[in-house]
Formats: sequence, structure tokens, C-alpha cells
Amino acid sequence: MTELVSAKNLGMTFSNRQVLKDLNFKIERGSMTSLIGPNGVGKTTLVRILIGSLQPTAGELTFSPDKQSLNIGYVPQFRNLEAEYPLSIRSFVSLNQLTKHLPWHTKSERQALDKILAQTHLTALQKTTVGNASGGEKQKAYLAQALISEPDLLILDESTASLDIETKEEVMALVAELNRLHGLTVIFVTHDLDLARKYTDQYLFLKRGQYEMGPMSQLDPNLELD
Ligand SMILES: Nc1ncnc2c1ncn2[C@@H]1O[C@H](COP(=O)(O)OP(=O)(O)OP(=O)(O)O)[C@@H](O)[C@H]1O
Repeated sequence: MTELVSAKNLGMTFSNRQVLKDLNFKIERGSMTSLIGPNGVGKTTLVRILIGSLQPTAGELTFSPDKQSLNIGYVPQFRNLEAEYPLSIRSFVSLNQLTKHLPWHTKSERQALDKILAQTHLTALQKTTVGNASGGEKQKAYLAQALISEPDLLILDESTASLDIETKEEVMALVAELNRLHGLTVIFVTHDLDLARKYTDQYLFLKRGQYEMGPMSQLDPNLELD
């Protein structure tokens, strides 16, 4: 496997509070990594550094082949859109498509949209308004919206947290399928160790001032996070 992201001595200090210290890790292309750790340890801070919305105060992140050509998709925490939200699932997913200067979609964009809707099992639901979709369908729509720009790396930030267990499993099974079929690289930020164990192959465990990374099989079976 080739390396996609590499952190060298990465650190983040806010005012005088050090949140991340001397992080060194590599994310390989095609891997599925759970980012775990107790509340307030710095998981979201690390995600913000990864997606480029925050500059680290120490060390560096390197991206392969380079930061400009690496496309990162981000699925935020589940947000329950209002029932009145007017867009259909199809239109909602296409909001992230590239050619924003045209008021209509090109043929290739329509084809890409059809493909993502099929991959996320939303084809039959594409005319449903997002506001009327179930929690799991909404979350799949967010996932499809992140996938439409063909990311090299997909970050799921507690994306399943407020869903019921069956829906969580459905979303994660879908992500795992995309990983298996298309080599999608995934970072799953979660407090749910059962899901992490079941669907991802390695973990990055942030502890206060320290961290641990390894294959999922080596994660302490008795670990409790909060
Ligand atoms: N912009 C900021 N300025 C100052 N402190 C910040 C800022 N962003 C985050 N912090 C602090 O950094 C620490 C880590 O926060 P972060 O949100 O990264 O933790 P987390 O592991 O994602 O927590 P949770 O699991 O509760 O979401 C917290 O103490 C938080 O208050």
C-alpha cells in the first residue's frame, strides 16, 4: 500500500493549552482507520488540521502526491435537516458537483450522479425530499454528497453518532463496501468501539499528551473511552 497522509511531530497548542503533541503516523491508501479517544482529547482538532481548516503549531502533515491534488471528502456529525427542507435527495447530492458555473448538469455529471446514487443505494429514493427521508437515508445522502467529488480520503466525523444501531451498521457497511470495491481510504472518528472494531482495520487512539496506533486486533478488548 502507498502512503496518503503522513504526520511528523505534529502538535497543536491553543493559547497556552497543548492539545496535540508529537504525533507521528501514516495513513495508507485504501486503509480504514478509526480515530478514537476520550472527549476533548483533540480528535476534531486533528480532523480540522487534516482538512486544512486549522494550521498545526508544530510539525507537519505531508500528503501524497501533494496537498493540492489530494481530494478530501468530509461527512460531518449527523444533522437532522428540517422536514421542510425542499431539495430532493438527487439535487442535494449534486450540490457538491464540480461545475458550479453552469445552471444545469453536464452529461458526465449526470452519469457520475447516477453512479453515486446507485453505490449508496439511493437510486429508488432520489426524488424523495431530504426533509422527508429517514435518518439513515439522510446520512447516506450526506455520504453520497461527499463521495460525488471522488475523494481520495473520506473523513466520517462521528457521522453515525445519533443514528440507531441498525442504521449505523447500514452506513458503515456501505462505507466498508466502497473501501473494498474502490479502495476508498477512510478515517472514522468515533466513540463507538464496536463499530470501529467491526468496520475498520486500524486505530489511532489519542490519549492526553500521548497516542497509540495499531491494527484493530491489538486494541485493548476492555477499553472504555468515557
Ligand atoms: N479554536 C480553539 N481554541 C481554543 N481551544 C480549542 C479550540 N478548538 C478546540 N479547542 C480545545 O481543544 C481541546 C480538544 O478539542 P476537540 O474538539 O478537538 O476534542 P475531541 O476529541 O474532538 O472531543 P469530542 O470527543 O468531545 O468531540 C478541547 O479542550 C477544546 O476546548
